[in-house]
Amino acid sequence: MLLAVDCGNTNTVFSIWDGERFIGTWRTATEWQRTADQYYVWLSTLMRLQGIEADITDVIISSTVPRVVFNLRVLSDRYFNTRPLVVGKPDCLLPVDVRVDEGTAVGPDRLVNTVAGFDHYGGNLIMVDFGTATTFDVVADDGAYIGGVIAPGVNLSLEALHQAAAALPHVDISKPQAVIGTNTVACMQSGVFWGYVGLVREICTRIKAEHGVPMKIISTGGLAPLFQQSAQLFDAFEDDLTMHGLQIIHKYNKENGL
Ligand SMILES: Nc1ncnc2c1ncn2[C@@H]1O[C@H](COP(=O)(O)OP(=O)(O)OP(=O)(O)O)[C@@H](O)[C@H]1O
Ligand SMILES: CC(C)(CO)[C@@H](O)C(=O)NCCC(=O)O
Ligand SMILES: [K+]
Repeated sequence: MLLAVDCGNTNTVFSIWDGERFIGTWRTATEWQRTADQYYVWLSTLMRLQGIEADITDVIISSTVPRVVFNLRVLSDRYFNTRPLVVGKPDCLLPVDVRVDEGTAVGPDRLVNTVAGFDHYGGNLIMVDFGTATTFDVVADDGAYIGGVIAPGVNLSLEALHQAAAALPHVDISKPQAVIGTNTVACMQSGVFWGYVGLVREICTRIKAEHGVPMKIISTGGLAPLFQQSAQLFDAFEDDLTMHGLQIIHKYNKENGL
């Protein structure tokens, strides 16, 4: 069985693929100090609690945080006796092209989104991922990653207001009742929520104009549904896109790798 690990700047998700479907998914905060032993105790406890018996033979990792990869590699070597595939490393093949400026290290999460999106929907896509940052990944007709946009994440934007302004509290995102806020929290939520609706719409409109052919907009990440409720921003929402992409990349390497 395959253990797929998606490590973002905020959260790390572990998921087990049994060859046909994902049989368990667990989320933890990303902390580079966590050791292989700590990962294993955590993972094996959760698996046991859910009665999941998995013989993990393969591991694939996508990490936007370079320093966590070391301990995840140790986890893979020590406990599963296998060398992990790490997306973005030269020995991990991708089923799609990456056409960007030379020397650009594209975030592995964006490459994985591209692969998953192309597999689900074919080419000419805008993949919008609401994570720590909000990223827009442009997928060409042939499935290639050809660039995109990086914007500050929703929670990051709210947190930045709180950090920088003494009188602004910590606030969670939600859809405000009105645009005109009549208290501080409502004003902040309105700024970020409606500002974000505008950001997504404007960026997608401009990408479509620049790309010049009809495109589908696919969203992923926990906050996508919140935005979709208020404005038809996306053609579709996929909540397990990264795991799907990791599984496809793993399969591709099994079939085409050394
Ligand atoms: N209504 C909501 N308000 C605040 N947060 C939410 C809401 N709905 C979902 N979330 C959060 O959205 C996040 C979605 O996870 P996702 O994996 O897309 O990004 P992340 O883990 O925050 O970022 P990264 O992948 O960069 O680490 C989760 O942390 C989840 O708690
Ligand atoms: C933009 C983030 C932080 C989004 O997770 C990640 O994809 C990343 O660190 N990217 C590296 C730079 C790039 O993608 O061009
Ligand atoms: K993510």
